[in-house]
Amino acid sequence: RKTSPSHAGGRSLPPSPPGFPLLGHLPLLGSLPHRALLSLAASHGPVMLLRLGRVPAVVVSSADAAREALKTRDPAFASRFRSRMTERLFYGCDMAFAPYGEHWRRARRVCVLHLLSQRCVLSFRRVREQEAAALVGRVRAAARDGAVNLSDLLISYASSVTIRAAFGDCSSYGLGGGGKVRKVFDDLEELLGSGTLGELVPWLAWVDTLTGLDAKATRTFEALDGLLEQVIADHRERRRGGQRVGDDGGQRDFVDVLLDVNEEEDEAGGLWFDTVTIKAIVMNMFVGGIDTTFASLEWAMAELINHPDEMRRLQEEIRAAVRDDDHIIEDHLNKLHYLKLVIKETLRLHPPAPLVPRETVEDAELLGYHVPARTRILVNVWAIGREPTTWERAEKFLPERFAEDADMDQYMLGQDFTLLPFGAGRRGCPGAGFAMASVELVLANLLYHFNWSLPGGASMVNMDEQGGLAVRLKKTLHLVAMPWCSE
Ligand code: HEM
Repeated sequence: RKTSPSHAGGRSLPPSPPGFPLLGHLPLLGSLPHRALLSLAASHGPVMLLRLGRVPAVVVSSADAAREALKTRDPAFASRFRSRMTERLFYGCDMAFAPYGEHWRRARRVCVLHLLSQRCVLSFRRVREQEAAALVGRVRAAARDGAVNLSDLLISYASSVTIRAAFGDCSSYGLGGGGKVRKVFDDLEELLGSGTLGELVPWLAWVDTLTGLDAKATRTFEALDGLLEQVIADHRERRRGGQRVGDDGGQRDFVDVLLDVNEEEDEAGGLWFDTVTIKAIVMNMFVGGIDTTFASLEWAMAELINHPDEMRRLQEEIRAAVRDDDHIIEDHLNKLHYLKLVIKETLRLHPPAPLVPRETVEDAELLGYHVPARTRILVNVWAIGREPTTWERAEKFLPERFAEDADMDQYMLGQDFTLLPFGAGRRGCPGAGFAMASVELVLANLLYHFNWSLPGGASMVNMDEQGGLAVRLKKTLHLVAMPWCSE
């Protein structure tokens, strides 16, 4: 099928595949849009224009186009579209889905400086070490009864680290055991991953009511809002009593830091960082941090099972570095170079957020095409990580390919446009350091303490994907864990 030429005021819009009446290109996307969009890009080029119902969207599918959008013309591509769902779930005043402007700038500054800076990430080191040790204990216990449901244990680890970083001691909120709260988080991820059809195709809005999406959104919002209100009220109560978390050398959590910032800003005049904004930002941390971290861990373990030589090499590296210690702590991680290669290769092949969402702030140009203001942008980082012109044997899991990289962490900072799991530019992920600290520590622990295999003599994990806010393995990862001891 041929690309249709299109023009806007004499300037060329990007090429566009033929679509359907009213629905536009929506029916072409399927349940894994990053894959469908790669196929479309193969015929229509690295910058193409789609219509999602009534909404125009430009898809960016090459490193060159991504560099131009996220670096050269970053300010013009730095907004996001707030869907009705994000508006509803995040009080219309969060940071991650905020349009480019003053509110986003202030909230981002607080996140980058006070919540997710290198120093802050380091301050949560004990939380990560305790949760990693607890995970090892849970695997050991579960392994006595046969194959371990590793997916469940990993999601529980990722949630616990993020919730403890956000709330501090959360034993009184019943968050430890998963159960009800886990269900609320699952619903939240599902709601954000699904999007509302009515927004793209207004005459189909009734479908959202019929499928129960609207009711689920209300239920989920009320449950999370109630929890956040309670946590903030308890923090305020403690502060009124003259007791601040951290006064005794203990951990200062996100809510405390945000309340501090709130008070500081107040004294300088002008209340802009109110309770609702605090709730919205904490929600962003949960949504941005939990499933992405979990998905990275799950993909890494699945790839290692499918690549036993790489698994063995990594275990040898870890066991040689740790030697006589019982537990791996963060000091050990600096010695684990191959671990970093494995994680980087995992994120190249399986970026948890395969389509980075942006919106143009103003009229812009991209590879010579005109992109009008307020056009949705989807950067297909999954496709960019597999570009055959950049990556030799692009489909293969080869951690070695990064062995000679001079600056291993460039991709975490969004400075390598061939590898963009964390996006790039002014909207790039501020949580990359937080996430990688959690991922490295847990992988090192799991591979140090256990030898892993598939149950029933199977040799390969099925790598089918499950779409959603973060793309994860479709099938739950059940593995046999054989405890390893150094003697
Ligand atoms: C492996 C784990 C993670 C991956 C792959 C990931 C990926 C991403 C990506 C692709 C973006 C969009 C970047 C862009 O527009 O250029 C993003 C934004 C964001 N991420 Fe992450 N992320 C991860 C972990 C985290 C963690 C742990 C947190 C916080 C605790 C976090 C918080 C955020 C926030 C707040 C934004 C919005 C930034 C803005 O709009 O200014 N992320 N992330």
